[in-house]
Parts: sequence; structure tokens; C-alpha cells
Amino acid sequence: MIPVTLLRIPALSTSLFCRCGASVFQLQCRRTISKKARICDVLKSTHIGSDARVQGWVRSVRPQKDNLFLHVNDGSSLQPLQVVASSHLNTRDLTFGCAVDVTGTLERSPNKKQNVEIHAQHIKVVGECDPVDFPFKIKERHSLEYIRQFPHLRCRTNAFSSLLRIRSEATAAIQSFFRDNGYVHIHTPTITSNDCEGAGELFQVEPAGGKNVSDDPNPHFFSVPAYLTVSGQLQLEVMAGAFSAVYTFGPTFRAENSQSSRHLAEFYMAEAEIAFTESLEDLMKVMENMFKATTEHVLSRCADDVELFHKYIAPGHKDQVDLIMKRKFHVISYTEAIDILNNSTQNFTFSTEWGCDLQTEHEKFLVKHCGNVPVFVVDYPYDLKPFYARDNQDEPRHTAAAVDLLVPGVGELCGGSLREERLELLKGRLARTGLEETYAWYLQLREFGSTPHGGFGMGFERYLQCILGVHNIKDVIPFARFSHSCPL
Ligand SMILES: NC(=O)C[C@H](N)C(=O)O
Repeated sequence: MIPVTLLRIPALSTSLFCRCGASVFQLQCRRTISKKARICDVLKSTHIGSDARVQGWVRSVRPQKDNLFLHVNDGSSLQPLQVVASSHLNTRDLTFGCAVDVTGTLERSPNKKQNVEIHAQHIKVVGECDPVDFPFKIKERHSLEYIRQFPHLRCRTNAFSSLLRIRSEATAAIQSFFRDNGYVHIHTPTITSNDCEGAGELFQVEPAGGKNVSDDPNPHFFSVPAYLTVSGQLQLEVMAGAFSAVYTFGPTFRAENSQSSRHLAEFYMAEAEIAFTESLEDLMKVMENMFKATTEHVLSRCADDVELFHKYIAPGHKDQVDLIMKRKFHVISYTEAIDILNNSTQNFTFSTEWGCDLQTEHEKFLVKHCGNVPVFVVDYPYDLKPFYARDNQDEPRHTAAAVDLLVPGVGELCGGSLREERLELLKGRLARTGLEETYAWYLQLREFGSTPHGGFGMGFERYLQCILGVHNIKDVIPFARFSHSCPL
């Protein structure tokens, strides 16, 4: 049993501590221990002298002559809480990364960086952490590439926990944006029978081991072909025909065999569909407003977390975000985009001519050309866009009423279009690709109370890359899935 000298806490002067196994236990305490609190709330508390109890992980340990200073973080904020303990406390197990349960008294902190600190009467090491084996080291700023090697542990770093708090707030902001503007949230299915984008990048769903529950020889989803969704658009179109404005926000899957810094096999997409919409301008307004409202929310609610990215991970990126927020997004036509690219002196890997798909290098160039603000490119060649895009019949060149939003550092962020609502035109296009039967239900939407409508989808991870200045998309998602990688 090791007696412990207590800090200036008169009401608790009879407390006694002992070490038992890995943990430090309090033997007696005259005052009842207060309820647990989140560190973000403790940091704002003004109840000096009151009991406090927090639980979290040790981010730093500084032994000094009389006292031991710990930084404890519980994920609720970037800023840790300083805990001051007597240096007579046995500190062998109090290492960087260990989990602790701290009780003590809230005191005003002499340190300018924080208002309050806890003077501990009792620190229990709930889970030890061997600092030699732990992949993250105290006082080191590890790169995003380095921490990516530890997908099960990287949330214990400041950078990744900041990212996840930002992600959580951005998710809430997108939901609020749509709900505040009268959209109904629809849970579109993860398992679907259609390839909305027609690009053949589908993951097929079938029972593991090729077995089927009813010994069906057809290795599909109970005998029917089924895939993981690439987009909730078509199901949203169904719902827009009853609710006028709908949205969904969930995971989508693409079997792209790519290790690029912009692609994931599983990514999140915020998608909206709006009935009674006849112009791309209306869609672009929603996209720009959604982007700005979400960013405003994130910048105000996660200022510290965003600052970490703008200071250490992408220095200077704050100016880029300020510019995006200040300026109106540009609009150019696909035809203008091709002219800009053809007239530039830049050497592109892929050459451009009217009718070609824009590559990332082209998208990034166009954004720069327009002063590093987001650019809407509208009216793409008809043949580049999927069957659902509305035919711009009256244009001299055959285009579709489709729009992509390109943003600095990333390229394509959103894709959207007016949807072909004219039954005969849609039927003709589907028939030409042999899909008339597959999409019989989709055609029927145009028979019963059809309206002009349109919608778009925004890649959520690309959005985070854009506002945080993160180069690799694998660093903005909790668990990245990409070609040849699904570690947990
Ligand atoms: N909902 C949308 O318009 C998104 C579109 N289907 C895409 O995946 O690009």
C-alpha cells in the first residue's frame, strides 16, 4: 500500500490510495463522487471547487517535482483536459495512450491555454498502453499516410479524431440543410437490381461460398440478380413523384479497380431529387447553398478541429476555403470548357476534343482557370451521360441537361441532371440499349403524374477533402475500402 500526498483539496484530506495490479484505487473518500462529464463540457465549466469525474485516454504525461501533469482526451474536443496529480502517485502505468478514470476537484488553471483543470484525488488506469509497442509516439505529429497503416487505432490520434468530429458535424449539417428546406429523408436501399449509372461498376450480391439458402443453383440474391447500390437516384425519383423534394445520404459502392487519391469502393453520397424543376440553374442553386451552409456550420462548430488541418496538414488552405465561401460559383458550358482546354498551353496526358470525357487533370485545370473557385460545367455531350439525363433537343450540338460541380484540389464533387421525363424519348433511349424491359417500372413513373424533375449527388468524402485540403480520400473516411483492401 502506498500512501499518496493529496493536492490542495481540504475536503478530501483523509483519502488514501493503494496500487492493486495495474490500477490505482481510492480507498475512501468523504465526498460523493460527481457524475461523469464529457471533457468538452468540463472545459467550459465555471463551477470551480466542485467535484469532477472524467474518463478518457492520456495524451501526455509530464512529471514535475511536486506534481504530475496529464493531458486527458475523451474524443469530445480536440483540446485535452489538464489533470494535476501528486507526484507521489505511482505513475508506472500512467503512460501515453492508457485509458483512465479520473476523479477530483475542478480548479481554475494558471495555464493561459485553458480555463480549468482537475486536481485529482483518484486516477484509475482502466486500460494500460505499452508506449513501446503503441504505434503512435508522444509529442510526435504523425503523417496521415503513417496513421493510415493502423485503421483500428488511428482514431486515437489528434488529426484523425478531429477529422471524425468534422465528419460527424458535416453529416448533421447536410441533414439539417435538407430538412430545413422541406426535403423528406428517404432510406434508399443498399441492395438493388439496377445499375443506375450504366457503367458496369457493380458489386454483385450473392451468398458467401456460392451457396444459396434453398440450394438454388443460381448464385444470386435468392435467384434474382442483385447488386450493391451505386446511387440512390432512381429510388429517389420514385419518391420525388410523391413528396416533391427528397434526399438520401448513405453509402454507395463502385467496383472501380483504383488506388487513386479520389476513389473508394465504398463512399458516402448526399443525393437530392426535386420534382417540378425545369432548369439546371435551380439545381445549381441547391448544390451551392448546400455546400456553403454545410461549410459554414462546420467552420463554426469545429473551429479547433478545422484549424488543425489548415495549420498542420494543409497550410494555407484556410485562404482557399475563405475564397470559396466568399465567391459565387462559376458556370461554364462543356463546350466552353473544351475551348479553354484546347487553347491552353498546358501539356495534358489526355488530349481533348468535343465529345470526350473530362479527366481529373482537365477538371483541376478548369478550376484554376476560373480563379480557384468551384465551377459548374453544364450541358455535356448527350452520349457521355446515362440514360436518365434529359435530352437538350434544341441545341446545335447534341447535349444533355447535365451538370458537374468541380472544386479546387479535388475536381468533380457533384454530378446531377434534369431527368428525361418525356416517355417516348426515354423509351427510345432505353430500347436502343436493350434496357426497356429492365426499366419498365421507371418508364411507368412517366405515365402516372410525371413531372419535370432533376437531382444531384455529392461525394461526401470529396467534400471533406475540399474543405480540409486533404490529398488522399482514404484519410477522410473512418474505414477506407478500396482495391485490394478491406482490413477490418
Ligand atoms: N443522384 C445523382 O444524381 C447522382 C448520380 N446518380 C451519380 O451517381 O453521379
